[in-house]
Amino acid sequence: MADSNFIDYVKFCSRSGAGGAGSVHFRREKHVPKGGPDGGDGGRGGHIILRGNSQHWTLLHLKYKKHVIAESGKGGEGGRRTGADGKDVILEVPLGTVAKDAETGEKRFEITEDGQEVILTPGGRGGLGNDHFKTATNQAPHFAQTGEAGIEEWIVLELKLLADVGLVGFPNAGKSTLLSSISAARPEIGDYPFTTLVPNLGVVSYRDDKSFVMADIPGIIEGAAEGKGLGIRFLRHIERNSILLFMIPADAASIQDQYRILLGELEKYNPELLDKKRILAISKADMLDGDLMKEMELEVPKDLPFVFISAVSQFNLDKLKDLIWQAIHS
Ligand SMILES: Nc1nc2c(ncn2[C@@H]2O[C@H](COP(=O)(O)OP(=O)(O)OP(=O)(O)O)[C@@H](O)[C@H]2O)c(=O)[nH]1
Ligand SMILES: [Mg+2]
Repeated sequence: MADSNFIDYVKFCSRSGAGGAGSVHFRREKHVPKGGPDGGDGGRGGHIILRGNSQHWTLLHLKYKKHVIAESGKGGEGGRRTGADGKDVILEVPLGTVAKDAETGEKRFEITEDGQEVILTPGGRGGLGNDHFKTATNQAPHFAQTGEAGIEEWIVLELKLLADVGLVGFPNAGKSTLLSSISAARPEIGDYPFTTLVPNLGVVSYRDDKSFVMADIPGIIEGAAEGKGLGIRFLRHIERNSILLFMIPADAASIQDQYRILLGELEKYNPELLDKKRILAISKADMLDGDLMKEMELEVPKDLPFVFISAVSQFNLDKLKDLIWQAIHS
């Protein structure tokens, strides 16, 4: 499968470095038989950090990383020398990556910008050296702090696609065919339901060097919200899309019914999805003649802009792009 490299979920154990121990050390100089304490502080343990990288589109590069471990800080030394910090581990992730606590499922943060860095698992603080524990009499304390322990935790990263327009339709509606005909994406196409098992993204060029990103997701059927078919877990990928392109094939038994079912499943998943702008494309229009098209037009829901298209004969694809562009930018 061309798109089997699409990884939108990874789970790993993230372990930050422990802080280095503070040093217990006493100044030794000629003629100063009993120097004061001069033990330096321990270094900070390495953080595990996520950094947004707009050149990454998947989490594939993290798929086999089961343990991510940062170095511990070095111990402090005499002469008030602070130990070196443990090296941070920086994981580059695509924009739209959500970090969650794997045990509770609780969301920590989301990476949305190129170069954005967020500490996922902070390294332990370094311990203070005995230099900090001097007494007035300069009596040497034989005491320094140990470094703070590192943290070990299980983390889930999930990727939400950042597309301008998300395709919503029953299996076999022609979603992948459309994406492949107007972008360089090459999703698998088949005359059977659920050909698409993972989302695909494509960049669609529009007039004068403009472009927008379209997401093709697996088909949705009635009962998807209850787990039928591939379920609705892929709908999380369109939560961030700015508009939704509904696709219903011209040979659907009832356009109204399919539209209603799709809306219903979206609403059950997340009612806010219904606040997004919608466009309707009646696909496979190459199967219709002019008269049939006129007849069908009466059947089309009236609460959204619609267009007949055919990815196979390239019919009305420019008109569709115009509608999409207008919806994205108004
Ligand atoms: N006649 C005609 N057939 C089309 C057109 N677009 C797609 N098809 C056919 O419809 C079938 C399904 O196409 P896909 O693009 O795989 O449909 P999909 O919506 O991505 O399906 P799932 O991935 O299963 O959800 C294939 O046999 C396509 O060749 C079209 O414009 N005209
Ligand atoms: Mg498909």
